[in-house]
Amino acid sequence: MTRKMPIIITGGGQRLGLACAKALVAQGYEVIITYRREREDIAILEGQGISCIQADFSSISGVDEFIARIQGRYSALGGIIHNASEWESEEDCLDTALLMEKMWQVHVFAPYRINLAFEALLCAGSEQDGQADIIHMTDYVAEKGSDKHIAYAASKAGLANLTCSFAKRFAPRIKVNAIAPSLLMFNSGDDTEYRNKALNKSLLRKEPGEQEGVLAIQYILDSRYMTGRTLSLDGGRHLV
Ligand SMILES: NC(=O)C1=CN([C@@H]2O[C@H](COP(=O)(O)OP(=O)(O)OC[C@H]3O[C@@H](n4cnc5c(N)ncnc54)[C@H](OP(=O)(O)O)[C@@H]3O)[C@@H](O)[C@H]2O)C=CC1
Ligand SMILES: Nc1nc2c(c(=O)[nH]1)N=C([C@H](O)[C@@H](O)CO)CN2
Repeated sequence: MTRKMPIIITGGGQRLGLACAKALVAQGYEVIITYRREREDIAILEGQGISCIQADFSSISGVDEFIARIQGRYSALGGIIHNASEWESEEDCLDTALLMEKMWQVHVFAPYRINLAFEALLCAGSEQDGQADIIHMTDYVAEKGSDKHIAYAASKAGLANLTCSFAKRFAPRIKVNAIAPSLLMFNSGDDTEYRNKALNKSLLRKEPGEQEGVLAIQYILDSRYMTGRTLSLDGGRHLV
């Protein structure tokens, strides 16, 4: 059953968020994306029927401005996918206090503040569609830690914990789940040595690409009975 209520994807200007937006629009969903940096593709996406909202979640006011814009424009939502993220390490960091604050702000405070603010909109959407969804994009390292992305991993662990709390708070009208990839797609700056090292961390030794994440999101949206859970997309890394 195609859901009629709009789905928000944060950080939808590129990579997984953009692939997910295009896949859902192709299936007839109404899709809203947030983007932070201006880009030429935004006009093209608007022409494809994707509503694009500029939002920077790096400050409390930025999050609250986004919330007010959605609340002023929509009376119901079918879901929100918290995909916006910065992957920064301690290696090239001059101020670890700022790094931890930045990671916590985008991966924990923004989803927390937005979920609380959108409860009524999501419940209204659930009335129309029979259910509503919150999906948190976490990370394999939320459970295992990371020696090079300590603040990032800790913040993703915070986001993973929000999955449990909001699943309990919003049931039964809103499902709340997470997706924890280990590797979906490399970045253009990743050299061969880094890529080979990363590929060898999993049993399947492949870079699955963003469609692996799109599949997981589709499963959760179609599920009628999953909440408070995490889909792990890690190629068997946990067994290496
Ligand atoms: N790629 C991978 O292999 C893996 C990804 N993940 C997780 O999956 C999700 C998707 O990954 P990927 O597609 O690589 O993500 P990206 O690194 O491409 O980031 C997605 C978007 O987040 C936006 N963003 C970053 N900071 C902010 C902010 N302060 N306010 C608003 N928007 C912000 C960026 O917007 P803009 O470009 O407009 O500035 C960017 O387009 C992420 O949550 C990631 O942590 C987890 C494990 C592996
Ligand atoms: N916001 C992002 N988070 C993560 C990214 C990314 O590109 N953006 N990439 C990874 C890596 O794939 C890592 O898992 C292995 O190289 C992790 N998180």
